[in-house]
Order: sequence, then C-alpha cells, then structure tokens
Amino acid sequence: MKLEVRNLSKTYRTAGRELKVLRNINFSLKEGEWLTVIGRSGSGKTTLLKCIAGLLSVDEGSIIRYDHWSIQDGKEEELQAFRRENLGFIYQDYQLFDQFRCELNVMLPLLPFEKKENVREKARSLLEKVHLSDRLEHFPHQLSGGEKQRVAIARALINDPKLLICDEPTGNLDERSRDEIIELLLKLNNEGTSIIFVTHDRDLMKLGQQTLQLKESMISNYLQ
Ligand SMILES: Nc1ncnc2c1ncn2[C@@H]1O[C@H](COP(=O)(O)OP(=O)(O)OP(=O)(O)O)[C@@H](O)[C@H]1O
Repeated sequence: MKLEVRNLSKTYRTAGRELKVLRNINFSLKEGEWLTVIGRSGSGKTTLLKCIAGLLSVDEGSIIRYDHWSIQDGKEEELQAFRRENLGFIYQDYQLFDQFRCELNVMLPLLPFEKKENVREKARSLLEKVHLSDRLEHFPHQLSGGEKQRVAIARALINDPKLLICDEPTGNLDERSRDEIIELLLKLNNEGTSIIFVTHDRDLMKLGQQTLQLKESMISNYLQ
C-alpha cells in the first residue's frame, strides 16, 4: 500500500485561537518503506500521525492518499474500516488495558469482528512472535516496560496491518529494551510492513529510507 501526502496542513482552532501546527508537508511512502519523523517537542509529530490515520481533520487542500483512495473523501464508517483493515498503532505509553490479561489485550481490536477462538489463536501466535508466550496470563502491571511494549506490538499486528504507525515507541524504555523493540520492528519491516516511526532518540534518527524533520513553524493567531 502506497501512501502519498501532499500539502498537508493542520490548524487547531480552540477557544478563539488558531494554531497552525503543520504546514505543507509532502512525502510519499512506498510499500514496505520506513519513514522516521523527528522534530522538537510540540513540532506536530503526533498531530501528523493522527492526520495520516484519519483521526484528525486536515486543512483544505491537504491530500492524504492510500493507493488510489484519499482519506479526506471517506465517510467515518469507511475510515474506521480502513484503519481496522490496514493500520496498526504503537504508543510511547503502551496504552494497554490494565484490567485485562496480555492475551485479551492483544485480542481486543478483532474481538467484535471475528470468531473468538480464531482471534485467540492469532493472539497466541503473535505473543510467541514477540517472545512472550509465557506471559499470556499476566496483567500489564506485572510486566516490564519492554514487555508491555511487545504486547502492544502484538496487539498492533492482530489485523495484519500494512502500515504500522509508531509514536515514540521506545521513549520510555532502557537501551536494551529499546534495542529489542527496534529489532522487532526492523524484522516486521523486512517482512513487508511499512513503518512510520516518530522518535527523539538520536541513535534512531537514521533508521529507514527517509527522515522527515518537522520544524516549529507554528503560527498562532487570535481569530477575529
Ligand atoms: N487537540 C488539540 N487542540 C489544540 N492544540 C493542540 C491539540 N493537540 C495538540 N495541540 C498543539 O499542537 C502542537 C503540536 O502537538 P503534537 O502533540 O502534535 O506535538 P509533538 O511534536 O508530537 O510533541 P511531543 O514530542 O512533545 O509529543 C502543540 O503545541 C500542542 O499544544
């Protein structure tokens, strides 16, 4: 799946203020490529990821196209189906459900849509892939940060995403856990999953075929 982003701009309008966060961002991501996104805190990295996933509206004239489908033209139900079928998300703070065991956390995204036993089987094989077969019954609070992130990766893979969107996935991890996560992501990328990867980590900025640096070009205006 190819992603094309053209003239992507995003302005937040809140409480009588206008904050232009993204200005004319352009890039293309071919199937199986890895794009690393860097930029200072507040430069709009998370905003960019949300726009790409269709979780935020974008300014007029912005184009975000997957193969031949532009997400700005999709209805909400189409967008949800698109995300469910094509995208996976990984966050810095894992975003696991503390009340559920690891296996169930991994199963959750597909549970409403497929047979429970099939989803369980898939969750187990993914937890095996991230080397956590012996943690199926653990709750998130019983895991290390690196282990939590590996559960989160397994969950992000439950729908076989074509694009994995990673928002500082190693930001909370020590060097060893970080390296394990990167190794896992590189393996997925080698197997054909496209990756968009946000990082502050200097050691990781050169990963992938492309690096996009967001500048702090924010213009903040008071609306008339
Ligand atoms: N929903 C919102 N409404 C208004 N302003 C917002 C909203 N979300 C983010 N912002 C502002 O947009 C700017 C960019 O935020 P964003 O979270 O995209 O930055 P970031 O580069 O991901 O930062 P960090 O590296 O700290 O995570 C910030 O100044 C933030 O305050």
